[in-house]
Amino acid sequence: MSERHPIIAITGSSGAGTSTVTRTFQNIFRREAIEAAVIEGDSFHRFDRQAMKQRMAEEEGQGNRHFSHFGAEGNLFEELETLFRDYAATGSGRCRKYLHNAAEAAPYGLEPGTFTPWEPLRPDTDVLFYEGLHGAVKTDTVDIAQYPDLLIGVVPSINLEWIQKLIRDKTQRGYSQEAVVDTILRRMPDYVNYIVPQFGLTHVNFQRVPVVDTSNPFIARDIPTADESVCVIRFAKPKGIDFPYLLSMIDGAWMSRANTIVVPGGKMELAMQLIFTPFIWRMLERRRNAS
Ligand SMILES: Nc1ncnc2c1ncn2[C@@H]1O[C@H](COP(=O)(O)OP(=O)(O)OP(=O)(O)O)[C@@H](O)[C@H]1O
Ligand SMILES: O=C(CO)[C@H](O)[C@H](O)COP(=O)(O)O
Repeated sequence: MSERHPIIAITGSSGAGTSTVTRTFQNIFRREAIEAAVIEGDSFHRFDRQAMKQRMAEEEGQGNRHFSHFGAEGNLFEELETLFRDYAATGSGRCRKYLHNAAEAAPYGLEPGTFTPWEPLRPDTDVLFYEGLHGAVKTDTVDIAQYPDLLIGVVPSINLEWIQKLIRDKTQRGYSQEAVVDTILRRMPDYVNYIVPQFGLTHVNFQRVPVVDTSNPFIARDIPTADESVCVIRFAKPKGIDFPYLLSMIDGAWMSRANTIVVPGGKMELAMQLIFTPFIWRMLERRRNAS
């Protein structure tokens, strides 16, 4: 936690929708004239695509079919923890980008599946914004979750998450159905051990739940639309959350538990704006007072 150099982290599995939620935050930052250093979690993978393939083959040769991008060995958890610690203390740190496809790689003149070089963050940002797989990881050796001032979990119900991943990876990243299913299976132990525990440490979770049949996510042709889903929003510490205000502003919202509000799928972005804009105002006020 840092008054001078706050951190916001959006954490979720692959295909959960963290990049989509990031766009909502970028709109809030633009409206409120906030300079954010945006970090993509994939930058902290340990290996580029080629080296990862090779390492997975070596592991498989030794009988391990579960070496994955979700776990500790596939990622630089220590470096991510260092970035959060340095930013919270001094507002500085270093980052890079993982280039998923040709469109992302072209501006850098690099190959898809590689990293840009590490570079220092630009100086004088108001907030560090992390979006990725591991913003709330806590293991025996690292505690990344201790640093963010706001930790948000993006967690669709698992069938929806898989539909989103399958359709995105096939249409935008050029993978076959079999390759995506293989990745989902490979990652399952790390999903349970590294991804899921984070949602017990987050401050707020957004869980989109479809209200159409997704029983076989592997044959779904479309992602359920906003009208075909609801979003369950759960606050770890509901004290100070103005639920009556949210209920009055969000048409169709209702409380399912004392710390949980349910909104229609199409209102998820509005709910994020109403919940997080005042939070960001307070965060910036504390930053001004601490300078
Ligand atoms: N609220 C939503 N409604 C409909 N579709 C969504 C929603 N959120 C995400 N999606 C879709 O799901 C797919 C995955 O979303 P996104 O790219 O944001 O995931 P991600 O968590 O950033 O994944 P990765 O970490 O693998 O990059 C995209 O096709 C996106 O359009
Ligand atoms: O999990 C992911 C994102 O969260 C990706 O699968 C990961 O970044 C590796 O990408 P690719 O398989 O395209 O090399």
